[in-house]
Amino acid sequence: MLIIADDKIPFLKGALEPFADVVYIPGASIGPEDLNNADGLIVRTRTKVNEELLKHSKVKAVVSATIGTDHLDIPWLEANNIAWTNAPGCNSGSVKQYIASVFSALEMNYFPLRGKTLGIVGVGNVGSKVAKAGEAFGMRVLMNDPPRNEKEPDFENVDLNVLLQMSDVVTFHVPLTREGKYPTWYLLNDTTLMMMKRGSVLINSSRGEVVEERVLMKGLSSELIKHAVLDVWEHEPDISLELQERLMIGTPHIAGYSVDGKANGTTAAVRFMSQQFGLGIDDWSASELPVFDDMTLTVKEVNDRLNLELAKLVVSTYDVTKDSQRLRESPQHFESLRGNYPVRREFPAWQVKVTKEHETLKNALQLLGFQISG
Ligand SMILES: NC(=O)c1ccc[n+]([C@@H]2O[C@H](COP(=O)([O-])OP(=O)(O)OC[C@H]3O[C@@H](n4cnc5c(N)ncnc54)[C@H](O)[C@@H]3O)[C@@H](O)[C@H]2O)c1
Ligand SMILES: O=C(O)[C@H](O)[C@H](O)COP(=O)(O)O
Repeated sequence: MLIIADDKIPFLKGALEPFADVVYIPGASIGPEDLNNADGLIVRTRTKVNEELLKHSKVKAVVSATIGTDHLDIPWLEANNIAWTNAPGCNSGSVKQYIASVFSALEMNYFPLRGKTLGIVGVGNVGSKVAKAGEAFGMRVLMNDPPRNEKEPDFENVDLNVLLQMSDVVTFHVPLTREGKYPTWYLLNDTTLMMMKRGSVLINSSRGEVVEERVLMKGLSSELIKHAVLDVWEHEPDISLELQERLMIGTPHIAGYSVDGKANGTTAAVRFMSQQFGLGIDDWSASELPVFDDMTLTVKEVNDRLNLELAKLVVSTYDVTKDSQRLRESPQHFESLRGNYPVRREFPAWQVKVTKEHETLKNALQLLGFQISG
């Protein structure tokens, strides 16, 4: 058996070798010629999996060790009886940490969040966790998700225009879709921009084309949008330097890049290959995630501004402004900044010692997902 895999899938080496020859190739370079004799394909988002790639191959199973699926031609795979899956939820904790770090940067830059309104567009695996991060920072949370609204009678959907009018911070967590009842392509456009509350913050860590960058520039120039944060870009990796200049934070599509998130993606990929080819390792898990020497944080005095305390703790685990600074220094290295991303561990891997009784802080830390001791 032959499996072709993207060479940027951590923890994968060794897992499938007892059962198959595994050839590792940079994701963007995997081509039809590599797949002539392959049975399985494991990718991340940099491989476009479509008819052109697979039509002459005998590949029977494809897995993307990511949440996003917009690089997979799903109708074609299904029409050709090729089993496929992605890794739903794998890096949602990582994006939650990214957004919490953005909240921390706002707090530290004189944009206090307590009592403000957070609008979440797309409330799936990531959006639901981001809602908890918003609550941790004392925000009122509004949610917009028409597909969920159709299916779940209890889901409290807020119309998109109303959400945009009412929110101080708007964050997008939708898949990229161009068709269907609720397409998300250019969800922020000339019309929706005009709905936004003056002086608000816009965050996009979903897919670049969800936000029309020309319109975002317009919003920033007119100060309708006070701060913007982008992890995903319309033409990544060739990003607009003019737009980058105007952003509060701009990062190279790394919101989901915690080690935990990548390990979860790899686990899902190996399990899928096991199920498809009967390898008997359906419960395989990526293990031995790297740890730092000290993963305990201590809170002694609690500052008057609770959110600042929270922000300090969040930033000790992950400081998004450093990722932004690295991209600012070398935007041309977008892909290599991703390829050589430093180790980042999510909140549940960190323990916070709260020496004094401080219920509100403990609640907030719980909402973020830290381990707490005291
Ligand atoms: N930047 C990163 O590193 C990173 C990491 C993880 C996920 N992502 C992206 O974030 C997005 C969300 O990921 P997820 O795991 O939460 O996906 P998900 O599928 O779990 O959730 C997406 C939600 O969006 C909703 N939705 C669909 N169309 C909508 C519309 N028009 N308006 C409002 N809601 C709509 C769906 O009903 C669903 O609840 C995806 O685009 C994913 O690719 C990016
Ligand atoms: O879709 C996802 O899971 C995320 O966007 C993820 O961060 C993509 O990572 P990549 O495959 O580009 O390494």
